[in-house]
Amino acid sequence: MLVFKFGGASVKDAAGVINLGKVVNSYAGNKILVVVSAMGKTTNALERLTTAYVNQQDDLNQIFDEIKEYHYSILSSLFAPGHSVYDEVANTFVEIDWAIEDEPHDDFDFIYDQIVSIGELVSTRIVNAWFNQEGIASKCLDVRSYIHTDNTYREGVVDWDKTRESIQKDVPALLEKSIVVTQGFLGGTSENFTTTLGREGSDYTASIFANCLGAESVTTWKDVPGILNADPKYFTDTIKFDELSYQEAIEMTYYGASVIHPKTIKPLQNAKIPLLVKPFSDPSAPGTIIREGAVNAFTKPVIIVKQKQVLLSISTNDYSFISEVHLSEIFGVFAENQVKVNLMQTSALSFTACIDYSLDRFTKLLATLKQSFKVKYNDELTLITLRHYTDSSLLEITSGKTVLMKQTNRNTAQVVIK
Ligand SMILES: Nc1ncnc2c1ncn2[C@@H]1O[C@H](COP(=O)(O)OP(=O)(O)O)[C@@H](O)[C@H]1O
Ligand SMILES: N[C@@H](CC(=O)OP(=O)(O)O)C(=O)O
Repeated sequence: MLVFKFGGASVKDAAGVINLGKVVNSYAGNKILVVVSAMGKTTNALERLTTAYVNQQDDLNQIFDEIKEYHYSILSSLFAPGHSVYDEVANTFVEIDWAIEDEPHDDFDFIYDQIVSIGELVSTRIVNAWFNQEGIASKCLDVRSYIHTDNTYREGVVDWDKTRESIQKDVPALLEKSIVVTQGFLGGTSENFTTTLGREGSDYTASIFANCLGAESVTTWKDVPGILNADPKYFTDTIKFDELSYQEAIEMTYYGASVIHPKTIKPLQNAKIPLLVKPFSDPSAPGTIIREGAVNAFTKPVIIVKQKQVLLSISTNDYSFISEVHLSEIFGVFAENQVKVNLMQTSALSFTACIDYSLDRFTKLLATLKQSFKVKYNDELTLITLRHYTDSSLLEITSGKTVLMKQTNRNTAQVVIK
């Protein structure tokens, strides 16, 4: 059986949904599980909606109307008036109406997951209805009953035993009869609340299903020809990798190559399932295959750019050395606030860490750290990682930039620049 994952870019409009149907049809005769993300930039819009609700902003209804209009305009290009999918989508949006009717409470992450998840619940209903209209037999599965997580909202931790049991109990029989369509990015708690697996987590969903079902392969259908040595949004003159080892793919995603979610590779590597990254605009193109025994060929360094970085400089209030005890306290605060450290350095009097910026988490982090330490920070920075770098490539990437922090080892160079 095959697992396909279609991300937001592939279903950003009606043409995308039609194309998705054609891609799946071209694999007729295979058992296929299709994981779908929210359409286009819907998750970002739902994040704005969540913030507007929590802060009780005036533009709350306007943001919600725009999200609904965007989906209804896609629906009206695909389905005749009166098709049952209009009601299905409307009923799904009603869940947001219910959520925002009440006064917001304190648990931002919980509210976030209940609202933001609607993007995938809507997109899968639309894709499933499109398959059926096109004569492709399919069933839409509510992933929240299959991917079981703890209640770490916004970063649900998968309970693999429970998840495997649920998936193996039902999904193979369903795949005998039809295509199965399900939501990426979402999970469910034992109390039946919705969780999300972390931004861009739909790739991970595909790899969870593939691992549990012993899939032949996973294909993620993207708006790029495959995995390139750098993000084409920032660099011209990129090259595509025909194949990559699991190890290299894990390293690339760990450093922030956003083409694949970092948690995706491990479940596939563990079960030796290949991951194909292919362009949805040209399904017969080879793309990139990540597989056991792949030979990496780096004719150019791999460049990974992470924007919106903050450099935090933490020191004691009384000029004492930064000791292991201080570091342990600092890391405790990072862990509590789910802050990932991308790069760090210590000196006698200070500890410096480069972290991702997230408004709500950063405010809390800063407040907690300031209870025990002096904290200074620089924001709006960029972290660039070069894998398989050369001295000249490092010079070129930093030319004309202010380098605030730099670290190199045999394989990898990292610079924080302004
Ligand atoms: N090394 C890379 N190779 C290819 N694409 C990359 C790379 N690094 C970042 N990207 C970005 O990843 C995007 C595709 O991933 P993503 O946006 O997550 O797709 P989707 O959400 O549709 O699954 C591309 O549009 C590209 O800008
Ligand atoms: N919709 C979610 C999950 C996801 O994986 O999306 P995409 O496949 O479009 O990156 C997000 O934007 O975070």
